[in-house]
Amino acid sequence: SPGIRTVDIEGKKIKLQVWDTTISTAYYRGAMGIILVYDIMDEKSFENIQNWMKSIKENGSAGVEHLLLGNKCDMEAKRKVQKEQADKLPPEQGIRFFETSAKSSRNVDEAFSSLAQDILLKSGGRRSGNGNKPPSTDLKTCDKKNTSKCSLG
Ligand SMILES: Nc1nc2c(ncn2[C@@H]2O[C@H](COP(=O)(O)OP(=O)(O)OP(=O)(O)O)[C@@H](O)[C@H]2O)c(=O)[nH]1
Repeated sequence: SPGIRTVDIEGKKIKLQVWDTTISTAYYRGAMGIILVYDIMDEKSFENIQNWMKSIKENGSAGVEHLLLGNKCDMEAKRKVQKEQADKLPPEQGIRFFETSAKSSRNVDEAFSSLAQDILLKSGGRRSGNGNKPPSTDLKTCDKKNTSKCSLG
């Protein structure tokens, strides 16, 4: 949901201003990060993501960080979009992917932190290290191993 979100990165508090909007160039112009969200129970929402990615690319989003989220991962029993389908999307600018649940909060902090970190890195931020993104195998997603953490409350 929209509003201010604060994440802590290496001891620094980073404030994120978050808008929740149906995507349009007017809204994301000037943004430092774009979060694309689909619903793992809704194949159509996943198909739409591919159009959004294309549209964002065409509208010149060089320098903008992207994050792809498959939301509602607490609804494993009704899953229609497999995690592998998202993994197979064209690796545009190395877009990061998480499966999240706004309901259980699964991976929500992780997703925002990762986006904030990428923005910091790209903007020549103060983060120490070699400037490389960690390998995607570090990403936590709601696979079979941890569905217990995504169960309905
Ligand atoms: N089970 C489950 N339900 C969720 C989750 N996230 C959102 N919902 C539900 O999905 C519905 C839509 O949520 P919204 O946050 O309004 O989604 P939206 O895509 O912003 O919808 P619009 O405001 O119409 O654009 C609500 O009933 C939420 O409670 C989740 O992670 N798990």
